[in-house]
Amino acid sequence: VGGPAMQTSQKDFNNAVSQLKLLKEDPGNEVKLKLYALYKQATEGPCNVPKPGMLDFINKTKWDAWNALGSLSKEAARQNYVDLVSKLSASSESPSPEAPAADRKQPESDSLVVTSGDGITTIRLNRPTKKNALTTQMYHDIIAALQAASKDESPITVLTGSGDYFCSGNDLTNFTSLPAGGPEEMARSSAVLLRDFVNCFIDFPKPLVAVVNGPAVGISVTILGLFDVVYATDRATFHTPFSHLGQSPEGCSSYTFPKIMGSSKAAEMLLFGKKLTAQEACAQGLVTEVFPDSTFQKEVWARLKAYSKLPPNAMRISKQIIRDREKEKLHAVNAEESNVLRERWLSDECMNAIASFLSRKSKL
Ligand SMILES: CCCCC/C=C/CC(=O)SCCNC(=O)CCNC(=O)[C@H](O)C(C)(C)COP(=O)(O)OP(=O)(O)OC[C@H]1O[C@@H](n2cnc3c(N)ncnc32)[C@H](O)[C@@H]1OP(=O)(O)O
Repeated sequence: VGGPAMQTSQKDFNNAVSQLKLLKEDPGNEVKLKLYALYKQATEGPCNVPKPGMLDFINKTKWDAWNALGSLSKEAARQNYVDLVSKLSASSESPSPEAPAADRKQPESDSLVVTSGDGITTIRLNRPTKKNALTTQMYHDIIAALQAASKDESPITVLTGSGDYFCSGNDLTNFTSLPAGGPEEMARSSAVLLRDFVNCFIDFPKPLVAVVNGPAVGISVTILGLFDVVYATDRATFHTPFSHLGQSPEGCSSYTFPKIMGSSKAAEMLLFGKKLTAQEACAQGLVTEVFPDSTFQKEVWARLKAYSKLPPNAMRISKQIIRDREKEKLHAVNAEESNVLRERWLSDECMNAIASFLSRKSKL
């Protein structure tokens, strides 16, 4: 009888453990000690290991905190742990008064161009000489653009690219300028940015359409599973070379891809990096419709203009009904994928792959 409830609680606990690693701010030693004690109590039960010696300061403090929980049950410790992490996450999510994210309405560089007209807000990746590879600034700008678009007048929002590529994925030079905290800090802050970026797609409240104007690589492919409609030119290809790069899936693709195309087709893409043509991606359900390149822009925009005249509230509400029951799951998947990638980015496999690309020894 208690089975399912206990299972849920264990799952919440596991999610909280993952979520904790992605906190934007250090919660401070006192809270960390509390979390440590609750974690030990939740996983091992009451403290019954010998007390560390007087001079072993750190371990003695940790032991004291754990021991202070006395005979608190594992379930109660798990619950307290989950509550504390969720409180910490909520306060670290709230925008800082100096720089509220929602106020960053205009992109800070020319690499992203946002326009509105004919009932459509278009977010255009605009770094064609680098195949629209996503810089750290572009992730921030896309987050801000999606937040602004979610509240603007346009019934439909589109993501597309300038030039011959849709997007070549994460700019691999993002990982080369190390912050003062070294590789660990770089991996931590990248995981937080990745999670925030993908969350914006999960939560986007209006019809979101990808106009895939050319080849797509990496994260620009995985997020397509979070779009409502994906139109592609027949020149487009879809490539997720995560294993080649020593990395692992993101953008919720570990969940959305098997759901969209079945687990073995998803595995071929996500584990082996099989590149799909536009027709293949359409046959597998990742792409809604493929258009000849010569008429792509004309046909797609004409169709979107017509759709944008439909009643906007009906479209929003229909999207809500279709998507809302999945949201919680998607957020949990996103947190887990970001966490796993944080570790991957510090691996030799990943560092070697990036070094190899940068020294131009490899190209996908
Ligand atoms: C907050 C962090 C979140 C991180 C989320 C993680 C995401 C994972 C991914 O997205 S994995 C995918 C990463 N992308 C790649 O590995 C692609 C690398 N690029 C290539 O293999 C090729 O450039 C190509 C196949 C996309 C295009 O080849 P082509 O021969 O047509 O063109 P060039 O190679 O000459 O490219 C033109 C210039 O653009 C630069 N460039 C292209 N893609 C990237 C990239 N992803 N990162 C950095 N730079 C890129 C390329 O170096 C050329 O620059 P140059 O003219 O100065 O030499």
